[in-house]
Amino acid sequence: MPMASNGKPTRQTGKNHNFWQSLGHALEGLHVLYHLERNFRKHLLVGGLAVLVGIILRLTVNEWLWLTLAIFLVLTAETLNTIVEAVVDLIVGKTYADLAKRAKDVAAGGVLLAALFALVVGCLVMLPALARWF
Ligand SMILES: Nc1ncnc2c1ncn2[C@@H]1O[C@H](COP(=O)(O)OP(=O)(O)OP(=O)(O)O)[C@@H](O)[C@H]1O
Repeated sequence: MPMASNGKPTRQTGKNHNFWQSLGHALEGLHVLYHLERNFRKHLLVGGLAVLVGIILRLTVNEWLWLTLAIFLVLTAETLNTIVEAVVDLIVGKTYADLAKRAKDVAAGGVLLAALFALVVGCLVMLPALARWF
């Protein structure tokens, strides 16, 4: 359960009062994403590996821009997918619903599109960078 700064549990449903409270809830969201979403962790790992390879291959600023765009696009798509899953589950629970299936499948399709974009960017950036080594 989320805790207030005084250590007591909070069940806030109203607006945040200041920037730090908003930031705290945003970080809580990232914490949830990391700990509950296996796919988010996988994409974070692949993104981290791509950054490591990018450092080794000494990518140019332009190449870094494309690579970081691709990485953040996948992580953002995964975030939206998680939101859709949570909202759908909140509405229908374990009940089967065609619209619930459509919403979840479309959200997953969005992640797939972002991952394909990342794959294309990865190839277009890494292959020439690798070729520069030889
Ligand atoms: N309430 C429901 N009604 C109909 N179909 C559903 C429902 N819940 C899930 N599904 C189907 O099961 C699939 C998996 O749903 P689930 O919520 O378990 O996602 P997930 O396994 O967490 O997905 P991801 O791999 O993106 O993390 C959905 O893509 C959808 O096709």
